[in-house]
Amino acid sequence: MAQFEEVSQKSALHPKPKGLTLQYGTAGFRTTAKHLDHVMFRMGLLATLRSKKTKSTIGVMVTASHNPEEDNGVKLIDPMGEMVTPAWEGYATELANADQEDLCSVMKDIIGKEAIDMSEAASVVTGRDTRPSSENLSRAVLDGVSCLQSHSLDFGLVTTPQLHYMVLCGNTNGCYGTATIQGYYEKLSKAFIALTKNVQKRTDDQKRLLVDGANGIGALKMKEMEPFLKSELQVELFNDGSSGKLNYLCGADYVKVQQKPPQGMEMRPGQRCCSFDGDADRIVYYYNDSAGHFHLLDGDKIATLISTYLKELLTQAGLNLQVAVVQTAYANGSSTQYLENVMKVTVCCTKTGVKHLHHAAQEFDIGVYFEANGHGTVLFSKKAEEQIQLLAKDPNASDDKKHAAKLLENTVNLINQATGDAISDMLIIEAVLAIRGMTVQDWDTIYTDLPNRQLKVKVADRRVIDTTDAERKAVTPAGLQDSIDALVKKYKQARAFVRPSGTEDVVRVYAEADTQESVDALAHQVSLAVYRLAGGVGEEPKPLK
Ligand SMILES: CC(=O)N[C@H]1[C@@H](OP(=O)(O)O)O[C@H](CO)[C@@H](O)[C@@H]1O
Ligand SMILES: [Mg+2]
Repeated sequence: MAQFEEVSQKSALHPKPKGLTLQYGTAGFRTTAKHLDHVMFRMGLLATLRSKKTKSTIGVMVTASHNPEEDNGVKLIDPMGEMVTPAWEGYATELANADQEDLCSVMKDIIGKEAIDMSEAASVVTGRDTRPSSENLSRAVLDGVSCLQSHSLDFGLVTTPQLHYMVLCGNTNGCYGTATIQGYYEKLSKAFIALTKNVQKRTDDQKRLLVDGANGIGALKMKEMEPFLKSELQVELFNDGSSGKLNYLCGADYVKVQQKPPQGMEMRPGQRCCSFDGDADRIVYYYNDSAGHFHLLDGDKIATLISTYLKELLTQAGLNLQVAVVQTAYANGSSTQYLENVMKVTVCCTKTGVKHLHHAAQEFDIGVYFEANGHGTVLFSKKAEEQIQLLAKDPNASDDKKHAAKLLENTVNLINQATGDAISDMLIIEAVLAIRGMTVQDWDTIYTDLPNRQLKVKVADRRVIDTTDAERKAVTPAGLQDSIDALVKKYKQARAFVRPSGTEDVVRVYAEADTQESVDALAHQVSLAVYRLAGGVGEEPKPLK
C-alpha cells in the first residue's frame, strides 16, 4: 500500500538512535529531547491509527512538564480528553522501540489486532510547550500524521489542559465548549465572573494573586487570559519566561518538593501566591506568615477546600449526590484523616499518575481527584450535571436552593473536566475563597500537614522495584519492605514507601512522621535501604541537614 511506502521512506528521515529503548511512562514518553525525534514521528502515526479506530479526534501534546528544559516528551489524548487507554500505551511502546525496518510490520500488527479500517478518515490535533526543542519535535509528529493522510490541526503553543479541552470540545460537537483558545478563555472567565460577581465587598487586595509561571507556557497563557477576567482577578506574574529558564528554581514541582518559594517572587506576608508547572496542568498555593515561615497548600489542601465547598452547596441545594476524593500514596496522612473522619467523604487511593485517579473518580456522582503535587480536577457524572441544571431552572425551588444550584452550575463550567488544569483550578480556588470569605490562612488551618519528605535515589535499574497496594508496599527486591517496616516502627505517626518513578530514572522515597527532624531521618534511612538493596549507583545518600 502506498501509505506504508510513504511511512517507510519518511521514517528514514526520523531515525531511531541505535540501542535506545523507551517506555510510555506515567505521562507518556519523557527523556532528553535529543532522543525523541523518531518517537514523535511514530506517535503521529499512532495517533492517526487511534483516530481511525475511535472515529474521533485524537490529541498529541509535546511537553516534558516539570522536567528540566533539555528534556522533552509526548503524550496522547483520547477522545473524551483523557489520557490514552492502557492497551494503546503498550502499542506506543512497541512502535517507539521498533527497528526502522520493522516499523511497518509493527504498525500492521496494531492495525490487525484492533481491526482498524484504514480507509476511515482521521483527525489529529497537536500542541506544544515553550521548550526550545518543542517546535521541531511537533513538526515530526505532524510528519507522521501526514504520512497517513490524516487531517491535522496544530494549536501551536498551548498548555497541556488546553489541548485536552480542544479534544473534548471537538469530539462532543461543541457541547463542552468551543474548540478554540478564545472559546476556552471565554468559557472559564464567564463562569468565574458569574461566581464572584455576587460576593460583597471584595477589595482589590483580596482580588490580587501572585502567580509563578515556571518560565513556561502557563505564564504566556495567563497573560493572554487576563483581559477576559475583567480585573475580577488581579494577577501579578513572576517567572514569566522573559529571562529565567523553564522550571529552574521555580514552578509547582520545585515549590512542592523543596517546600520553599520559587526564586524571583516578591512575597509580602500573608500574600496569596501560587505556582504552575511547566505545562500548566499542576498548581500549588503558598504564603509566608508574618514571622517569615513558609506555608504550602498542596493538592491535598486543594482537594479538601473544593470538596468541602461542593458538599456545602449540595446540602444547601438539597441534592443527594455522593462526593468522593481520590488520592495517591503521596497524599499527606492528615488530609486523608480529615477527609474521612471530619468531612465523612469516601476517600480512595490509586497508583500515581492522573490516568489512574481520573478513572477512579469517574465511579462517583462527583469525584474530586488531586495528586499531592497539585495535579487534579473534579469530574461530575451525567446524573450530577442533570440534577444541578434541573434545579437551577426549577420555578418551584426556594431561592436558597436555586442560588446553590446556580453556584454549582457555574462551578461545573469553570472546571476543566478533561484533565487537571492549573488555570482552571486557580480560578476555582479563587472563587471558593471569595465566596466563603476565607483568607489563605483560614484555608491553611483546616488541618495541619504531617511533616513529610520526598527524596530520589539513583539505582542501576529501577525496574527491580515492584510494588503493590497502590504502590504503598514494595514486593521486590527481597527484604526491602521488611527494612522499611522496621524503620517506620522507630518513629511516631510514621509512614514511608518507595516506588520507581515513571518520568525520571530514579526511585522515589516518601516519608512522613510527627516532626521534620524525625521524617528527615526516616527518609534518609529508607533511601539507604533502597541504595543498598536495590542496586544504588553513585554516592551513598547523605543525611539531610
Ligand atoms: C511523586 C510525584 O509527584 N510524581 C509525579 C511524576 O510521576 P513519577 O512517576 O513519580 O515520576 O510525574 C507525573 C506526571 O506529571 C505525575 O502525575 C506524578 O504525580
Ligand atoms: Mg505537568
